[in-house]
Amino acid sequence: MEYLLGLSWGVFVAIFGGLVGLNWLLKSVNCWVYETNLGEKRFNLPPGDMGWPFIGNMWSFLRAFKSTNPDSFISSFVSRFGHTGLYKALMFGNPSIVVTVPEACKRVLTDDEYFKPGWPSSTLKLIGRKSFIGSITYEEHKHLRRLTAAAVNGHEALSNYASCIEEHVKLDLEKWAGMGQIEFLTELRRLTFRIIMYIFLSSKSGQMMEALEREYTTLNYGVRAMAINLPGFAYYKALKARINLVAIFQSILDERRGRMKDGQPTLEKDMMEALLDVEDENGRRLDDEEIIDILVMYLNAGHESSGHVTMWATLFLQEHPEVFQRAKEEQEAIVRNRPPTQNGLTLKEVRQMHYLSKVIDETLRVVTFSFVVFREAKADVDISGYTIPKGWKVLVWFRNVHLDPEIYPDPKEFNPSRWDGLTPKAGTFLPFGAGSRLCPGKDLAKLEIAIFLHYFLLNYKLERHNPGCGLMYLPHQRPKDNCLGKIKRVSQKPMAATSYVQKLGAAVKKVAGKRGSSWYTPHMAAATRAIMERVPLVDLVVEVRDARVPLSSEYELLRNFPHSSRHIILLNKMDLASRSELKVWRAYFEEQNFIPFEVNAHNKENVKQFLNFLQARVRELMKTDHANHTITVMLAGIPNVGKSALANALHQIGRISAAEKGKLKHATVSPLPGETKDISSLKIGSHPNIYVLDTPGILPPTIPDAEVCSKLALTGAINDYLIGESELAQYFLAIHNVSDEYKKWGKLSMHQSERLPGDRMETASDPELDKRRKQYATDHTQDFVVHDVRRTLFETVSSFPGNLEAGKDLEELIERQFTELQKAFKVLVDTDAHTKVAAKLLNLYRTGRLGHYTLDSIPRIN
Ligand code: HEM
Repeated sequence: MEYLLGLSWGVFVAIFGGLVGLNWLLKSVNCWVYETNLGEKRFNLPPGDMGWPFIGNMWSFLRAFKSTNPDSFISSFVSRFGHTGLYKALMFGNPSIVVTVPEACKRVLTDDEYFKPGWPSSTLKLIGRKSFIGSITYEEHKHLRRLTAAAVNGHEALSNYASCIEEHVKLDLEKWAGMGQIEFLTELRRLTFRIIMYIFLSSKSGQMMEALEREYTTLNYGVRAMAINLPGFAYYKALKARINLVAIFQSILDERRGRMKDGQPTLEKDMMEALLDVEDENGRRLDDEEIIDILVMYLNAGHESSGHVTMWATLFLQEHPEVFQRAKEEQEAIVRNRPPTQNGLTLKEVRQMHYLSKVIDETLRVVTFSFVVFREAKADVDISGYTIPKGWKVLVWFRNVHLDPEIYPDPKEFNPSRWDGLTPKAGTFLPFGAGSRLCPGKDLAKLEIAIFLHYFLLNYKLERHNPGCGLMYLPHQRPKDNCLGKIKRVSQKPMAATSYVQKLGAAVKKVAGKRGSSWYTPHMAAATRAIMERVPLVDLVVEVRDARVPLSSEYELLRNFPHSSRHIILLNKMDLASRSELKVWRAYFEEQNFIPFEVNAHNKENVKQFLNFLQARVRELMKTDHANHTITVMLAGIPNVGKSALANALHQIGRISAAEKGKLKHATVSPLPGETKDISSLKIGSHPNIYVLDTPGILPPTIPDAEVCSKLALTGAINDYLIGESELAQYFLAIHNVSDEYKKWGKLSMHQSERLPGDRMETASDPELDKRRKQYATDHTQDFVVHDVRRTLFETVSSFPGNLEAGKDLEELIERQFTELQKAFKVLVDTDAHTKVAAKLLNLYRTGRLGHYTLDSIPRIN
């Protein structure tokens, strides 16, 4: 028995010894293969281990990065060979030096004489050989970089993009809040991709965006996967995705080149156009492959990393309540200190986000999304006493620098306060690289992240559903590693008390049921038929909606027509809606594949812009249809959205002869809904002749949703007398009291004379004003009356002790406001006083003198 045990032990030792010996032999042979032709230099190589033939160190690298401890890859070098900071290895099929300490990293990144890009050939095949990481010369890189980086850098460029970023962020957060569980990273990538597409290709087509985004997702899995070009593998799929991307960019390029050849004006001023225009000193222009590779690279770099870092910053904030609270307070202070007339964030405010900037830097450090960059030695070069031989790759391992406990104590702890008063030493903080290849999009990326976090902190929270996933802050590699969770709105969106909505909704429904008193008059039934017959015959349909209720004012008759480039959504009365929300709605409609435009039909400049826009669409139409006939544009919509006013304005401004203007009659404009009874035609352009058809406003016979009824009534689509002015005014006050609009009038209360346009300074001894006050005491349109009304509203709301979310308290406040407003409007106390106050108040609201309100919210999906 003992003999048998001894024998099997001996066999085990022999096998084990054999394996160790074989391992040593294979590694030695591998080292010998790469080092033998270095001659004497090989004795000065850094220490390290080149792994087995062909495989090199890739096995341990991939194993570490698929485990929960990716840093075990570098720490195994440190434990075996000491803290030398440079290690030899065989990575991605090339003999390489891995550089892990600040001094050496900085030297490699900034020394262009000795180092050039050295990315693995598998990555180059995906990103493109003519991209910045490809085979272009040093001079070409410098030239193209100067040309392209300006578009994403500097104060002017960033100010231009800030509002675009803001509108996308607001729209998406609101949308996600209604979506239940989402793949957070997927959504963030879509968001950052849409932003970079606007900047680089001014693209607005939702379908094209989706197609490109899909291909980029596949491309990215391939960049991070093993380069196995066999069906079913991520790298194989990524190569296919690149072919598709190139085909899409090529078709855009062909179209633009075609347009240039025909001498047509440029429609876009974006990166593609800049690349098409550029000429070097010898008059050489970029060829298609160069332009496409630059775009493939920029669009990829410009959304992938920002999406990931935004995700991690949000997760860190959510997981560290004290950091969340401090960051939120900073954002609240920024909003509080904002001038009342300002809508949305400014770059100046973003620069004041000192704490948030530390949150972002700390996220960039802990996550180090670009954990390594690749260079190649152009000649033998000595660093820290070691030689890097010519032709060897250099892997600049940022991750190790950022997680070095000697530079950042407790390096894996997320602690934004570590940045208090800390200016990192050269080479110790490299999230965006350094030297001539420093990330050109770093300011844009930080701006995107800051704007996202600003709105997230103020209004939302993230509830994670798979908290264990991606615990080691690794770049996301597979779809199943996505962060799943729910975005929840925590702040109240201004909402009028439901009791008022219900009351008004019931009133609207009651009149809807009564024959003869309903808004659905017999002429509407006839007009509906006439309109439906004409829709297929006209060239363009402009669906006019009320910008204050972009959804509630939908024209139901068009709902079932497919979305097309012939269907324009025109948000009229833009001057009455919340300015910041207009942009969000525009983005929303674009995302739904509509063509949106905003206008104020009473503003000549606005109407001119809209006419130019219409004419551009007509030109497009004539090109694709080869149409050469008279163009007809139908204006359709619910009552009182301003179709007739717009038709007249277009006719007045349109380039047609004075004689024609004289001959044509105008559409009848009225502040009351339902005045237009027939379809009439007005000429708005010549060469080609363009006519608009003004159509009667149509509402469906019944409107089942009480809230929609109330909003339509308040904005004037339904006659006030059908509902009751008092009820409508109460509803307006309910909306006003829970909004922020009244806060703008705080200064009036303190007599600090925030003057309205045309207001006179109100002082105790202004005889002129006293005279006007006496003469026009009851004219509510006078500036001094509006002034008093605003002050009354501010004082009543701000001094009210109750809870405005409680229906009873809100009703009490509204009653009190009616009494106070009676004084402000100088309405005598009589039986009609309530109705008189209501009528005046509604008039001021509808002329935009009591603030700007958008009553609809972006719809929640599901
Ligand atoms: C948090 C987000 C981002 C991170 C962490 C990041 C990181 C980096 C790093 C480390 C490099 C240096 C690569 C090297 O040295 O070889 C780089 C280069 C680059 N980045 Fe970014 N980046 C981000 C966002 C962006 C954005 C938004 C854009 C586009 C607008 C962009 C475009 C580029 C380009 C074109 C290069 C190549 C520069 C060259 O070779 O000259 N990046 N990025």
